[in-house]
Amino acid sequence: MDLAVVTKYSALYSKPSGLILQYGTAGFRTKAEHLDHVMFRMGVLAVLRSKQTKSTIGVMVTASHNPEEDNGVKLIDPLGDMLAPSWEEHANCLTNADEQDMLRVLMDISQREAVNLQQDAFIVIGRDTRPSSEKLSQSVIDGVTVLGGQFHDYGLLTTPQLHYMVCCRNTNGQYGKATIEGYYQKLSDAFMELSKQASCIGHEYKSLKVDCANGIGALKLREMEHYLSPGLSLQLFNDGTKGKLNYLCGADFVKSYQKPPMGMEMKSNERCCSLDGDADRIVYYYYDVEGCFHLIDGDKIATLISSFLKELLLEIGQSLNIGVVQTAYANGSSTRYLEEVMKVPVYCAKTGVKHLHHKAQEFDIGVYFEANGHGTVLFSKGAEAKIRQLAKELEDKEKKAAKMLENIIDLFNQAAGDAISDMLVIEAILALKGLTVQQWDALYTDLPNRQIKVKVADRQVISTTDAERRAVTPPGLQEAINDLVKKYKLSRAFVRPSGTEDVVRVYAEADSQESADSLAHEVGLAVFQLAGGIGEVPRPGF
Ligand SMILES: CC(=O)N[C@H]1[C@@H](OP(=O)(O)O)O[C@H](CO)[C@@H](O)[C@@H]1O
Ligand SMILES: [Mg+2]
Repeated sequence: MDLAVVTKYSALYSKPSGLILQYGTAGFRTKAEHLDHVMFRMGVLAVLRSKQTKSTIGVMVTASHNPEEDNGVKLIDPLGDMLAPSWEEHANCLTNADEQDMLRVLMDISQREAVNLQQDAFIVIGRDTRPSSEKLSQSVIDGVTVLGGQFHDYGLLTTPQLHYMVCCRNTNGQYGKATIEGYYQKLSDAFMELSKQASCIGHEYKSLKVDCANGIGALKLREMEHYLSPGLSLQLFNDGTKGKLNYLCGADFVKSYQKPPMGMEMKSNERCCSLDGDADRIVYYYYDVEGCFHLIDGDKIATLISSFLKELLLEIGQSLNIGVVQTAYANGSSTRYLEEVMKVPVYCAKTGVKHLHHKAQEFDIGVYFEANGHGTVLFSKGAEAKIRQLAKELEDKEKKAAKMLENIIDLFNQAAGDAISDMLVIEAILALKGLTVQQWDALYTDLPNRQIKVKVADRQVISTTDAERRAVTPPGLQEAINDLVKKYKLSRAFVRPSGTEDVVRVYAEADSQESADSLAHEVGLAVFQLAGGIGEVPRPGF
């Protein structure tokens, strides 16, 4: 490694003075024009991580559901999972180092992590459709090559597709073929197999309207469509041909505002869904005959999937343990339904897929979803082997169930939550069980809820415990929340600093929408007063 060259190139990617960024819930995110140096340095860091783990590492350029002007980057670890927490710290140090310290920090990381700099490194890169992404991914490539790393640039990919590629490459193709065709083939084979078993699929099960948030999901679904025909016919909206990325559309918009995206033609009782800007999350929804909008979020997706899996396990006579992992944002009704009606153990993890993923690995079958539609299902090695063996050995009805489970294993992207893969799983389950979107929705009724954002001078003054459900600091805040919650029925509220935006998030739920709104507002005021609010005081009404 020629250190003089590293220094020379690094100077071309100078860091805006005073800019400090944190590797947050999903990597670095900010305005695209501030990210050049971050991309270069993350290319460099990916090489160190690759040398240390002797594995392929992924670098994804995306800011998911953020506005089009933003961008971001995250690293993908060898198994296709999120970067290890200790390396997030390294990412912070390297990104925030002043130009003259950059090389010293780099050497320091290498030493602390015992990186053999002579080891080969291989990096795979993907990017979303943001106008800034192409140039920024070039900066990543410069960072990779300056340290002598080899790379493959996949170009435009969804985030979960890059996770899949990393996983395939590091398992010598056991997980699948590390090409875009390999991904389509693996998923569509499993989907078509499942579809064949759905005895009487009427037309209503076959067609689905998809809002693609004007993002990468549209491109990739177009490419994939013909692999799915005639099993599923997709009608794509917000496909990026005119609208702006994530603007008044996409999964985040639909979940946050609890209303349909712009540009989608919806008739009553039609099944519709929205992806987010990098296609790693999905929510479903429909209008009922009275014109009332119904959102089917990640919690209901987790419920549908876990009840289906539980039924299949019962049929094959296996007592593999299933656990469902949620976050504090999960609707109280969903938790109650899963625990009390379905008798499935439910766990609460901190916000961010990495925390849920980690917890879900503890079970034979770990189902995890954030309420906003991020999630997947993980099968332990033992559970997978058992199911595959039973699919060969069992007969008749039991064999059919084991085969279904086998196809479900292949249809899930176990490397990361994946909107396309989740969509296919959901479509297959609805068809197999003959469920309409309304029947699915009717499993339980969501408690009315409200999320708001409060601006404070320094959101880190809020620290939390108990999987973010209780505030530890600033003093008095949790007591104030407790008192407010007592005023309402079936109520719950919590606050936490966002890991992706400079805001404090407030969540409240209660027995009516008015109560949830008013509780969220009152808790917002408490945050504003006790945690150093800035700008406008939170106002009632939404
Ligand atoms: C309440 C909420 O929806 N939070 C989102 C959001 O994280 P925050 O740390 O809340 O900003 O972005 C994350 C990354 O996309 C996602 O995993 C998470 O669920
Ligand atoms: Mg996303």
